[in-house]
Amino acid sequence: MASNLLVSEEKLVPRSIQEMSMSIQEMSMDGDEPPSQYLVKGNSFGSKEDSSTLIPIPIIDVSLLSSQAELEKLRSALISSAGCFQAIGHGMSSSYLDKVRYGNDMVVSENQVLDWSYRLTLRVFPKEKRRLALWPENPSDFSETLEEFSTKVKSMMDYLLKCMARSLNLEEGSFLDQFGKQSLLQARVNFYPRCSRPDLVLGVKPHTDRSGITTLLQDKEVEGLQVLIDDKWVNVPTIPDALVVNLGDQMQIMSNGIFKSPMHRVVTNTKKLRMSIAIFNEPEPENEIGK
Ligand SMILES: O=C(O)CCC(=O)C(=O)O
Ligand SMILES: [Fe+2]
Repeated sequence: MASNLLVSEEKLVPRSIQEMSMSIQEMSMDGDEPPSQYLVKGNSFGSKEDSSTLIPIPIIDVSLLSSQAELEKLRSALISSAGCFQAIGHGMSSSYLDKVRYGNDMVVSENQVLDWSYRLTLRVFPKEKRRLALWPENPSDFSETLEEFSTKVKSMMDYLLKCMARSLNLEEGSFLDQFGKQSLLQARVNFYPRCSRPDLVLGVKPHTDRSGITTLLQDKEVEGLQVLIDDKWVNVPTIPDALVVNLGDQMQIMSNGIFKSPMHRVVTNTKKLRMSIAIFNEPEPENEIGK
């Protein structure tokens, strides 16, 4: 299932934190029942009871990927039913990741009505495709921080794509070259307000990403992301310095289905708001993939 979450930038209106928190208060209604259009009806999105913490999400040390053992771990993480992993050893320090996490907390936007979340999606690369009018001016270092973080994440993802090809005994550039020099890199800031009925309301409904590869900087404290593994929703734990990496539909195609684009969702909670920043990289739109 392709993601229905990528929304056109025209519809997004950046807001200030003040406006945003008012809406959140309205939406949260001080513990009142959420409006009916947010309720997950029946079992169509999988019940909440089946969450399992017994299946661990693999952890890959990016700095060790020149070794055969770590490369094998990467391959098995991606062909196994988990289809995602937590990347450590990526060279970005905790204080740097905190700057990205909390430096940007004025950036939110409302779109999808049925998910209990606000999002702002921005094209970062190619540079000419940016719509700078939508980039928040506050905080003043927003653009700089987003550009720098996106560049670091892109370089990690490029390296991982090479390792993924090597792990299948393919030419190093087999996947990366299909993305092309002008591949599309988008950043999405997700903001999940507290919700009085986590048993009935999801932050993001189950979906797979349409990207080639996605990297997610999770909230440092608040969990919420779950991956469907063997028909069970498994929590992706918060590891402060780790970046969650998952493949999207286009890499599933490029790898002839050997690597999976995992189904995932975000649950809500009554206690704490949650933020995450996702970086999506996908091949140039004109590129034919999976040849
Ligand atoms: O917020 C998260 O943990 C995941 C968000 C997500 O899946 C997405 O933006 O595609
Ligand atoms: Fe996603």
